[in-house]
Amino acid sequence: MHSNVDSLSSVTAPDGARIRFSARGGQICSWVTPDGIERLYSSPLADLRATSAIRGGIPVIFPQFAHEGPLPKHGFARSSPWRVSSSAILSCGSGSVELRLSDDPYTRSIWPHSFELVLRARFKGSELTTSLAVINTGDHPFDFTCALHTYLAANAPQAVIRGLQGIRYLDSADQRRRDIQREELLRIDREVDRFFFGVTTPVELRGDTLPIQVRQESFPDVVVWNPWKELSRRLADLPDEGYRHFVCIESAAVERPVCLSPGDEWLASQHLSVLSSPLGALP
Ligand SMILES: O=P(O)(O)OC[C@H]1O[C@@H](O)[C@H](O)[C@@H](O)[C@@H]1O
Repeated sequence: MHSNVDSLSSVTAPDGARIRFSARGGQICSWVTPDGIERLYSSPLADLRATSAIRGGIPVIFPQFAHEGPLPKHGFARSSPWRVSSSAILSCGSGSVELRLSDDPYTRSIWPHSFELVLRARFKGSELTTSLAVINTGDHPFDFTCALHTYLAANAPQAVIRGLQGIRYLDSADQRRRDIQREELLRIDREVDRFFFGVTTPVELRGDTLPIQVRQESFPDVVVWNPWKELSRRLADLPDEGYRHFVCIESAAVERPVCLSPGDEWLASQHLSVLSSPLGALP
């Protein structure tokens, strides 16, 4: 099922954990824990040789999230050619990879700013940390929104998300309705496209396999997305039943654009951990 990512570059840690990544998009496409289980979804219809975005893994969304501004949807970073600046095994036994993207005539034709993005992924055992640094290399300030658009492998119709109760959200699948998450568990039983604002505690994806905890630093928001049946059929790079196999939990900065002064750097990260046992019973 994940054979289309097998041709990508990979790093394997001494404990057997492995990631595969693509320089296009600066994208982690596969994360396998030492037990041999793939933790990220990657669409079997994703075209790894085209110049469009790769459906699956962890696309980098920059400098605009979705249609939250005048630029093309989700910006250009996810379809741009990044360069691999390092790929190594660290002395602590973690695997690591670092990719960079800088402005060029194409990015400046869409968004007239000078910048550098640095994506770093570090993994070992049942943990993967991905960080995104944005550096303003120009001489005037700029604003951006962004996300790590993580496709977590899951049996979506059985999945629930815990940790969002009481948090304000905008429902992008329901006329941008604003509300507060009232239920303890967000169920994935229809199209879900919610932007949760001001998330400061970990979120947990649970289902019929071990839970995955998503913890973030400096990303203020979390977006939960699953296209469900109809939208899946309309997405050419996703099988009709593709929606059944993932839930996106995206660490994001959406509600308030980040403003970065010349020479400044903004750094945020997402930590994924496969938990070895459920944290308490589901109601
Ligand atoms: O099909 P795309 O461009 O990869 O976008 C996928 C989804 O990405 C999510 O982050 C957005 O909230 C959704 O609105 C969007 O549909």
